[in-house]
Amino acid sequence: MSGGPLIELRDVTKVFESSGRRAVTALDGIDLSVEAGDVFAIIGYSGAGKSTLVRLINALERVTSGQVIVDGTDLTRLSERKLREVRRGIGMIFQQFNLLRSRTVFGNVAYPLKIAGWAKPDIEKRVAELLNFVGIVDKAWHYPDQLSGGQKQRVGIARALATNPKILLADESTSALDPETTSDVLRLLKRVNRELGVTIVVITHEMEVVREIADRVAVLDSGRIIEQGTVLDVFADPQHPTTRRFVETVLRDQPRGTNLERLRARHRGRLVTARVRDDRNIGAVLSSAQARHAVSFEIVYGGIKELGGQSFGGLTLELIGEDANVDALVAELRAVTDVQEVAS
Ligand SMILES: Nc1ncnc2c1ncn2[C@@H]1O[C@H](COP(=O)(O)OP(=O)(O)OP(=O)(O)O)[C@@H](O)[C@H]1O
Repeated sequence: MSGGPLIELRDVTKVFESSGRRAVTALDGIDLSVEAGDVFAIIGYSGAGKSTLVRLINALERVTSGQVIVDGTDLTRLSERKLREVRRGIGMIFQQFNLLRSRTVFGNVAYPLKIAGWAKPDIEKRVAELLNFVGIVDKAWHYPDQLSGGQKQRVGIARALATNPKILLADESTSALDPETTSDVLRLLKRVNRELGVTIVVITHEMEVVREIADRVAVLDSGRIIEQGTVLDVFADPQHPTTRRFVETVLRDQPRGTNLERLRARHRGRLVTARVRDDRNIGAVLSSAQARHAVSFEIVYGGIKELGGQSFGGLTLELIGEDANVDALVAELRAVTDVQEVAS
C-alpha cells in the first residue's frame, strides 16, 4: 500500500451513451483526493453527477476515461472478480436505508457476515458489538417496519460496518430524516470516523450536512468540480456562485426578497454586507468609522454560525455619511474582508 490518498480520482470522465439518444457527460475531468481518516463531502444539486461519482468509487460503474485508485489499487484495470473484493472493503449507506424487510435488525446486520462466510458464534458476537455501537441493542429482534427512520439508518450503518471496511460511502444518508434525527445520525457517523478510523465520503445536496460533519468538501456542478477545500475555507470564502448559494443556505446572512424590500424601505443609507470571520477584524475598522471618516453605521441584518471553533457569516450595515467618506470607509473594510454592495 502506498502512502498516498485512500481514494483518488484522476481526470475522470464518465459518458453515458445509449443508442438513439444523445450521450450524457455525467462527469467531466474530475480530480479528487480523499485522505485516510477524512470525512469528505461531495455536494451538488440534483443531476450534478454525485451518484455517478459514488458508483465509480465502489466500482459499480466503470470510467469512460481517467483513473480511480482506491487503497493503492487502480480500479480501472481490475477484472470483475477483483472488483468484488474491492467492494467488500467499502461500506455503503443509502437514503432509503435499503434494509431487508423480511429480516430482523439482527438478521440485517448479520447478512453481510453470512455472505462473507463467518462462523455463527463470531457473527453473534460481532452483531452484538455493532448494535451496541450504534445504540439499538434493544431493537435486535424488531423488523425494519417497526423502526423509525433514524433507527433504520442506525441499522444501515451497523450493516455497512459489519465486515470492517476502511471506507464508508454515505449517499444522501440523511435526506429522508428530519433535522434532529439528521443531527443524531451525523453524530454517529462522526464517531464511526473518529473511534473506528473509517474514512467517510458523504454525498449530499445539503450544506448543513457538510457543516455538521465534513472536514473537506468538493462542490460538483454539471459534472465538474467547481470548488474544493477544507470546509472552513469554503465557508469562509466561497468563490463560485453555486458554492455561495450553498453556503448561504446555512448562514442565511444575506437579505433577500421581502427582507431586502423591508430594509430598503427603512434604511436610506448605503447598504453593504461585510464577511465576518474571527481572523478579520472589522470591529476595529467600524469602531473608528465615526472618528476617522465621519460615517456612522447601523447593523441592519446578519447571520453568523460557528464552524470548527470559528465564527462565520455576514453582517449587513447601513453606512450614513457623505458619499466620499462612505467610499473611504468601504475601502478600509475591503482591506480586511470581503464587502458586497446590497443590490437595490
Ligand atoms: N445510467 C445512466 N444512463 C444515462 N444517463 C445517466 C445514467 N446515470 C446518470 N445519468 C445522467 O448523468 C447525470 C448525472 O446523474 P447523477 O445521478 O450522477 O446525478 P446526482 O447528482 O446524483 O443527482 P440526484 O441527486 O438527482 O441523484 C444526469 O444528467 C443523469 O441523467
